[in-house]
Amino acid sequence: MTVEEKASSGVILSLENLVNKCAGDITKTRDVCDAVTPLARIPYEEQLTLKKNAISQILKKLARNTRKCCADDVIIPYWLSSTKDRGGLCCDFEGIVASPLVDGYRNKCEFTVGYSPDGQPVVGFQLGMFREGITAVSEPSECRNVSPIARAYAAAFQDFIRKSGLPIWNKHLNTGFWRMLTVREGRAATLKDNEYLDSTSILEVMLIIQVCPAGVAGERSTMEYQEMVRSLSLAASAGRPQLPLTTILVQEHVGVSNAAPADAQIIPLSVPVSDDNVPDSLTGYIHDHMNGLKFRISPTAFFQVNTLAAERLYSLAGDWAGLGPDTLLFDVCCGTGTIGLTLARHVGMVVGIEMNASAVSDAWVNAKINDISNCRFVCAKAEDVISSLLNEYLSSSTMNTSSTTTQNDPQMDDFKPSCLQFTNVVVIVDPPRCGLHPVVVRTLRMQTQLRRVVYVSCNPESLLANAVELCTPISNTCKEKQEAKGQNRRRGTTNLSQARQRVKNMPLSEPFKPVKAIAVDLFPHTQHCEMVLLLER
Ligand SMILES: C[S@@+](CC[C@H](N)C(=O)[O-])C[C@H]1O[C@@H](n2cnc3c(N)ncnc32)[C@H](O)[C@@H]1O
Repeated sequence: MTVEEKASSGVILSLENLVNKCAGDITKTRDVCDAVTPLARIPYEEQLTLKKNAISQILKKLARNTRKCCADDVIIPYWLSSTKDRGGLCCDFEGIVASPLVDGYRNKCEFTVGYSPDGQPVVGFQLGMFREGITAVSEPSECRNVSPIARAYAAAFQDFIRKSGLPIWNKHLNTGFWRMLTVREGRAATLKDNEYLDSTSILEVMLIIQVCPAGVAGERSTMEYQEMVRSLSLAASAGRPQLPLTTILVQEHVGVSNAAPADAQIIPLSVPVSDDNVPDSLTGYIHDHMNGLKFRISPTAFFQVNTLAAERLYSLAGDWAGLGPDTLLFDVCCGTGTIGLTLARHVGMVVGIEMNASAVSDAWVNAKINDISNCRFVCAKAEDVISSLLNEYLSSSTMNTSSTTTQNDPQMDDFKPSCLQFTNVVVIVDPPRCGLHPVVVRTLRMQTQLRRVVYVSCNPESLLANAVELCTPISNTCKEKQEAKGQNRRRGTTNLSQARQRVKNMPLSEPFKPVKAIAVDLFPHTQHCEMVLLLER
């Protein structure tokens, strides 16, 4: 049986499994290409087929698991009793959208500073997981998802750290100074489609250098930073064509893991401004363009790494959301406001919810620089505010600009929506890999005025778990038994077995039904892909 046959027959159920299997079949050796882009040796069309088959498996699993969660006396909804007509799928599956750029598509690369297998200081990617005992790092030269600009900066930074008097980070001893380099790229606004395919369309580059300042005197590190800026600027101007360089930031982080906390100190360094550079070096932002809008992005704010494929993803989500002037659109986990802002002109109002404070500030700025005035962004965990926000807007059929939350939000001063009646409320969710918090799932399900949810996911497994909770019909008698036993609501991470447990305690409520799904490949050569699922009731 080929890997494709196994995937479509259901032997391999997850993307991760699928890829591990593929990588194992293709090569027994593990180099940087296998570690970072494990599908790169497979032709792109075949990669798409593999991902498409894996997403089909998710849609079958959604039908099977929802069916298993149904109590004996529940009326099985038509979408669930008719899965045989769709080959076991829970809904129509529209296949996979290819990435417009297949190579060098990443606008953000995070390089680790470490030692190569032969002990040389190197800037690149770790060859495996630390928990597997692998700490060796290899240059990114063979990784097809890395852009030429990111590759050039990784090489320039490697040259610099090899000459620096300060040591590189040692993952075993947890000592050293230089830890990571992140390269973020921002595109110019495009006039023609084919301009995208040229790396000269990158106008801005932000470099974030993570260091561990423990035990290094401030004057010493300042001197090193000056030398580093000089070195990186020289590399930028020596590039053919010259490499853009707009912002250099240092992130100070003393923790063991490379993931710095949100409040880790970020120091902007002064970058020599050339004629081509946007003079934004000391403010520490970068700008990208998507669907005709300009986005300011803070160093720690999320932004989809494949800008061109993300444009397709957001357009699809918008098309499926059934938007109109009477729509109130909730953009849950909105980041810098990308989804809501790109759809704002099609709806009456957008409410974005996001927990990263820098991303929320970006979202407000992004509304302003794009002349969009019908958006509001709330900085909070979605699970803490979703219920009150939905109630705020759904309890009054007419928009009321003097509501409590609005008054408490200083950013709302400039925002004066007219008193529109929103007859159509739509939620688009785009959560992180762990999926939606159970409280968010339950709130969406219980808010019966909400008829449509568009679920955008970078992790089909967590989408599956959330969708089982949203779609399982609840039985009356079963409910009575559980209420007698008392509530047993679990919180925490989203996985399928926990989701199936939670379904048992879901209060009586109309379930959603899966209507259609599509995959969008934002991550060629890797095992990952985005998917969109439309849920209605
Ligand atoms: C996959 S990103 C999507 C961002 C945005 N929709 C976009 O496409 O650029 C997920 C976002 O959810 C945010 N996030 C994570 N957990 C959250 C939570 N519990 N409540 C609200 N936002 C959260 C992250 O900070 C991140 O910006």
